Amino acid sequence: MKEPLLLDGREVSKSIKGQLKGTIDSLTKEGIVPKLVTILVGDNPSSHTYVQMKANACSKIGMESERIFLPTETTTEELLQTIRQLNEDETVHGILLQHPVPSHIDERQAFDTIALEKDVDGVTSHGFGSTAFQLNAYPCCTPAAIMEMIDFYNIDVEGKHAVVIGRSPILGKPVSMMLLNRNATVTISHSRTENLEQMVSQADIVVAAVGKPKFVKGEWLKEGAVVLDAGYNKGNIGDCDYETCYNRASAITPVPGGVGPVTIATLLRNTVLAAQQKAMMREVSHT
Ligand SMILES: Nc1nc(=O)c2c([nH]1)NC[C@@H]1CN(c3ccc(C(=O)N[C@@H](CCC(=O)O)C(=O)O)cc3)C=[N+]21
Repeated sequence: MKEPLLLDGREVSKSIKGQLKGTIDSLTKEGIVPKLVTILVGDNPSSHTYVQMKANACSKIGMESERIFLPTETTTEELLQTIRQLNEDETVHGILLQHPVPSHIDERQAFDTIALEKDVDGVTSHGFGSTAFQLNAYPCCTPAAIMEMIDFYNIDVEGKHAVVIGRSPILGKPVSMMLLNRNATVTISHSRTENLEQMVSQADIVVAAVGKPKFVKGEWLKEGAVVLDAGYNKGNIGDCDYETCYNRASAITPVPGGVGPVTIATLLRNTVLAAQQKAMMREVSHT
């Protein structure tokens, strides 16, 4: 049995962050410190961990960040107010509304209230459309992370059959568009898909984005499939059953240490790009 290639997200993340340092330094010298604001509504403990990790990553690389915590009872209108204030705040370059929000809140409306130039998480409808049409937009962070993994390890996408499991607005749907834009043949499967196992067994590339721990079993996979696990379930457990998938895959992302760390790196990069864009606009207006 040939061992699969381990797609090491910490390595990829390090490489992305390394490329950002110079830009952050020169922006800081110009008096612009890239700043990310995260908004967390409610008290989901894993969401708390994620926004903490994002803040830590910012401070470690020399960026600023702020975390806003809103109570579970927050109304959609109150959340929109918070977002609008951040849109107006000149010191803020990126806004991330942590998904999911409590069910009484209109998440789509909240996402779409984020100013396009601050949508570093690629969650607005406009951001999605621009990604799909390959126009200028900050890509959604986890989908972008998956594509970074593919590129870093030179995984062949063109003409391959990619089966995406999951169709969420910030993961399954956008990553499907990105893979399509790279000339993969994409099947988007989800909770209502019939014969899912059979579908997965035809995949050259499997992207697991369902949010069900150890859902994808090694037996489902075609021998030599590439497995990209974007799951982040409680206890740091991915959507793939790692042990059995490991035995069938030609390449696989571990959880932890796979897509997760790269997601944070792509978020930092989008925020730095937003700050850089802002600096450029400032220069233009001064000339
Ligand atoms: N608007 C929005 N944007 C997001 O990008 C977003 C979100 N909402 N909601 C939640 C998910 C989850 N997510 C993760 C990011 C990093 C790790 C990560 O780095 N995990 C580490 C381990 C975590 C640990 O050490 O506890 C790893 O996989 O190695 C995981 C999950 C971003 N999300």
